[in-house]
Amino acid sequence: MIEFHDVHVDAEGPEGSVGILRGVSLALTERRVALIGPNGSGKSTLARLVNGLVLPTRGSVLVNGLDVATEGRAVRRQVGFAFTDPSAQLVMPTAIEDVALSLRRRHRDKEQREQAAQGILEEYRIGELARRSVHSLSGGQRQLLALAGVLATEPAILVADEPTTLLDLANARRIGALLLGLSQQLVLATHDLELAGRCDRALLVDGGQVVADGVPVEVIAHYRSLVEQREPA
Ligand SMILES: Nc1ncnc2c1ncn2[C@@H]1O[C@H](COP(=O)(O)OP(=O)(O)OP(=O)(O)O)[C@@H](O)[C@H]1O
Repeated sequence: MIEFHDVHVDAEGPEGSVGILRGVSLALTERRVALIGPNGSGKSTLARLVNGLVLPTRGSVLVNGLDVATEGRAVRRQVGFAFTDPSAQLVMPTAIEDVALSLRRRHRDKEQREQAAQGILEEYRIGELARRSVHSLSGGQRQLLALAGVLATEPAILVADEPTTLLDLANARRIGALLLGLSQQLVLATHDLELAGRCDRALLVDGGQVVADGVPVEVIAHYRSLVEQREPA
């Protein structure tokens, strides 16, 4: 379970401190939770709080009872994070080495580790890319590889920040289906309302607050009406 207790995140702006998140309280137990809302509303910040990439200025975030501020390492062992741009997390020269790196805790032996990494690449249907340089991969292939690397660590929770934004339609569908089919809990910040619509719960973030929360179809309708009010067609 992910709990937010009256979470505030402030940042220093040119005119002093500004509230990026302003009093968010949540208990997330659903398997697939979507975060939607306008640019700059606070979705990424909310997502990043779940594994301690951002810490609350006030309030607390607990992941399965662990406080992200004081037990960050233990939290990060449970929470995998997938970035919009997979280049941020691909650090090894070849695809197989990258996944093998994620397996270093589980397999001490190099050969075993590479064998397991190959198995994982096959599972994601990118086995043939094993020896390719990560720089030579397409955006979709890189995104799949980055996800394979994160999921190889078997996190209890996956947080994904706009993981389909850079992808073409076929790859966006493929990654979307993969994410929605995961057995672990998924927190997904996305502008893809079709994907959000297939989650179990959606949160609409606006101006640093959660302004709607519930069944995705209703929360998406709320988002549309909010945009309509601000920018009538
Ligand atoms: N470290 C920081 N310092 C100052 N301002 C920040 C910092 N991080 C985020 N912000 C600001 O906080 C607000 C929320 O940012 P955030 O990235 O969480 O929004 P978002 O909803 O994910 O946006 P998008 O849909 O554009 O990705 C934005 O106005 C952003 O500029």
